Amino acid sequence: MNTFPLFFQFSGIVRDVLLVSTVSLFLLKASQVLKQSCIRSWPWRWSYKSKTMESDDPYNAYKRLPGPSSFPLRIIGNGFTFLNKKDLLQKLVDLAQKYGPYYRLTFLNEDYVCINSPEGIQAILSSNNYSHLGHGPLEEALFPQEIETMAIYPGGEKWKGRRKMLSRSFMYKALQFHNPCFYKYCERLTFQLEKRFETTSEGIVSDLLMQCSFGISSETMMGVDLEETEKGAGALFCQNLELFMRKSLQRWYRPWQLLPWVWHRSSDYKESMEALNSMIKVSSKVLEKYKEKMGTEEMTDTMIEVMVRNGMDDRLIFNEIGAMLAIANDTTPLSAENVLFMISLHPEHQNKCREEIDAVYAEHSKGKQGSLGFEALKELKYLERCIQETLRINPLTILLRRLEAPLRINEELLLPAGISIMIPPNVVHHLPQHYPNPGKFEPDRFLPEQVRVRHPYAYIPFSAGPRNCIGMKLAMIELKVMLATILRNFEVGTPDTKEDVQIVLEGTMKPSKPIRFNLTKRKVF
Ligand code: HEM
Repeated sequence: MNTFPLFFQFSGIVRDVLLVSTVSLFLLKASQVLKQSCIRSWPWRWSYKSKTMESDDPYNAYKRLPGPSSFPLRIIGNGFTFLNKKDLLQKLVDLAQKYGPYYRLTFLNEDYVCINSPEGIQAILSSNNYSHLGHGPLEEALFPQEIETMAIYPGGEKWKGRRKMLSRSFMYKALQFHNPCFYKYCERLTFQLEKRFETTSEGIVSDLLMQCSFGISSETMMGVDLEETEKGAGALFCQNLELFMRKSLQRWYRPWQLLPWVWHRSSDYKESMEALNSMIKVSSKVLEKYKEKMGTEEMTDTMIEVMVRNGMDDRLIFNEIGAMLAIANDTTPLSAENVLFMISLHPEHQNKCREEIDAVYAEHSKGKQGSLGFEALKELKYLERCIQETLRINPLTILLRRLEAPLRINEELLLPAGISIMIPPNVVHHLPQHYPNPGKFEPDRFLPEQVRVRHPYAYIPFSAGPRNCIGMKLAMIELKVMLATILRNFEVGTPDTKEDVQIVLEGTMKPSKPIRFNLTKRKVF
């Protein structure tokens, strides 16, 4: 049979995708061959000063920065280094070992400087200059274009105004108002975990952590329990959000989907739009209810309330809430799972946490199941150190910035406008000069006397400076309440080893498959 005419029956999009894939595969192979022949093993090189400067060009030091050789086409550049999501983190560590605190990369037509020293990180993250606050083309392209939100504004007055407005909702006082809701969702979590581990001793918990965290975040932001608006609405919203984000972020590994005309014709786009519309429907109902209630109830600085009060229109309100929920959903439950894994691998730390939790409950809730106030939560110091140490070993994001104005890193190094900056926190979090024996889980690294002598920018799980994580307080409170509830009710173990759990970068750095746990119910004192 002659298959040639059949080829022309393919729709345009299938043909385009085939073409792009074939060319990509060919370029991938060619770059691997080139890379193998070009990159030699370099020793640690933490100084570029030794090279003599040839002219008084202010960007001389920048131009002399080392870096891996790249594919001649700038659109590809070093892109293939990052295409395999499975060993990406290790690659970043290896590159830092070879090229030192500052090195250069190119991909998607953009020049990057990767910064791995706390001093360099401080120079960029602490800058108040609006021209240093944007995230750059990669992050902007990956974030769904349908959603306009503060999190992707490139800095400037618009970002500052929105950030100032929304910060109110994340202050201690505003969060405190929602204290009962934290425990309501944690009670549901305990019940679900009891049910799941009633007949089996081994299972996953990531889905239940996500539901719990989603409940807390959505109620603290929208002021309503979605489950009470319509049965199943909360779980459906959470599912749709997860699908929408997964489809958007997968484009990192399918760069052709970053081309709008390819993306808008794909079935992934269609599915993500269906999920988005379903979420908009639910949040419109919530907004309607909220507007009815306004003026009749006490002001609580809930996010939705702050935005309505400031006259934002419904579309923008949905965008901000959707983006916040997406970020919260992709970070807090993941961190809770990571902490559980760490203290399962290190039962001595789990026991210390549990002793502390039992003591704090005994003092503040008279030994009953009840809830702890925010002040009592502050006494969970050992648990807090375990969370901090977990976030050191497993930070969740890579930080990106684009320079719209030059940035001075130190006396020698001036970075020009028009380049991007990449900061992989996992590298700085493992520098032995700041964290001796960096692979070891040692919560006492976060004792106040140890923190005091460390460079403040050697620990950046929530980023730092004017554009740090707005939800940091909420996340830490949520993590403490969720973990205290679990450890109070269950002994936690895991059949997985550190080697079994492969971390991949998919928006955030997450295990390639959910971690397995063994939960045994314990008698609550
Ligand atoms: C353990 C949990 C969390 C971690 C590790 C985390 C980490 C981060 C990091 C590293 C950034 C900075 C990104 C950058 O500079 O490019 C960030 C920004 C942000 N985070 Fe979080 N986050 C967490 C939880 C949350 C929660 C619960 C919320 C909201 C409820 C939230 C909302 C945001 C927003 C809106 C931004 C952007 C801020 C801006 O552009 O001004 N995060 N987060």
